[in-house]
Amino acid sequence: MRASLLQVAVNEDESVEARRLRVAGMVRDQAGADLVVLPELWTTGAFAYEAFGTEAEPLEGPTCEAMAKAARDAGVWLHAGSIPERDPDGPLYNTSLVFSPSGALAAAYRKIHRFGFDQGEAVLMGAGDELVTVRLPQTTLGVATCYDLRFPELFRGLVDAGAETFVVPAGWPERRRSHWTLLAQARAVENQAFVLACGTAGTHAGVPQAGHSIVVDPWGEVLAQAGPGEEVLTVDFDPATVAGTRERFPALKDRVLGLEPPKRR
Ligand SMILES: NC(=O)CCC(=O)C(=O)O
Repeated sequence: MRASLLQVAVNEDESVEARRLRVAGMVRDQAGADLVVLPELWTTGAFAYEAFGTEAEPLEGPTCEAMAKAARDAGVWLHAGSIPERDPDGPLYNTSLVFSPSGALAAAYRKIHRFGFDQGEAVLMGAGDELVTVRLPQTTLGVATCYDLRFPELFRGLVDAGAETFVVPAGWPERRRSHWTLLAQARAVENQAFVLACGTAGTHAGVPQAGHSIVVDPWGEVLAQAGPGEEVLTVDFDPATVAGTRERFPALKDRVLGLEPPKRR
C-alpha cells in the first residue's frame, strides 16, 4: 500500500483560496498512491483562531467540494485533513474528512480533544463524541486529530473498533516536536498499528510548525519522516504486518480491563 502525506506549508502570505487551489493540485499529483493524507486545519492554520469563524464552512462547502473532486481526479482515498466545520444547528467543529476514490465523503470525524486549555480551539469549537473508523480495501483506518495523540484511550477505542492504521492530521508546533515523534511511536507500539501522522510546515499566527510528518510501523520503527519544510512524504507499507505483529507478540490479548481504584487504608 502506498501512502503520500502532504506536509503543507501554512503561511499568512497565501490566501485560503489560493492554498485550497494549490493543495488540490498537490492531491491530483498523487495519482497512483492508495491513500493521500493532509494536515489539520490547513486552510486556516491550527493556531489562527480568529480565522476559524470567518473561514468555517459546512460539509458541502468549498474545501469539501475541491477535495472530493481532487480525490476523484487522482483516483485515491483522501484523508483531507480537517476544516473548521460550521454546523448550522450547533457550534464550530474541527472536522476531518475522508473521501473515497469516487469522490464520495466516506467519513467525517469531529475532533474529540480540543487544544488550548481555556483559549483558542478549546473555547471556540465544540467537542466531537464519536470514534470513527474507515474500511479501505487494504486496511481499516482509525482517525484522530493532533492533540488526540496525547490520549491513548482514544486509540484503544479505535483498536477495539478494528483499526489497524491510525491517520493523524496535525498542526503541531515546533516547540513540542520531541513529543510529536515520541507519541507517534508510542501509539504505534502500544496498539501494534501503523501511524501515519501528517503535520503542517511554515509559520502562522506567530507559531512555527514542527513539520516532521512521520510514518511508524506496528513495531514502533520509523519508516519515514519528513523534514521541517513543505514536503510530500511517500511510503510503501504492508498492512498485513499488523496481524502478523499482533499474532507473534500478542500483548493486546493480555489487557486487563475494569481495574479497581486503590483501596483506602
Ligand atoms: N492543534 C493541536 O491540537 C495542537 C496540539 C499541541 O500543540 C500539543 O498537543 O502539544
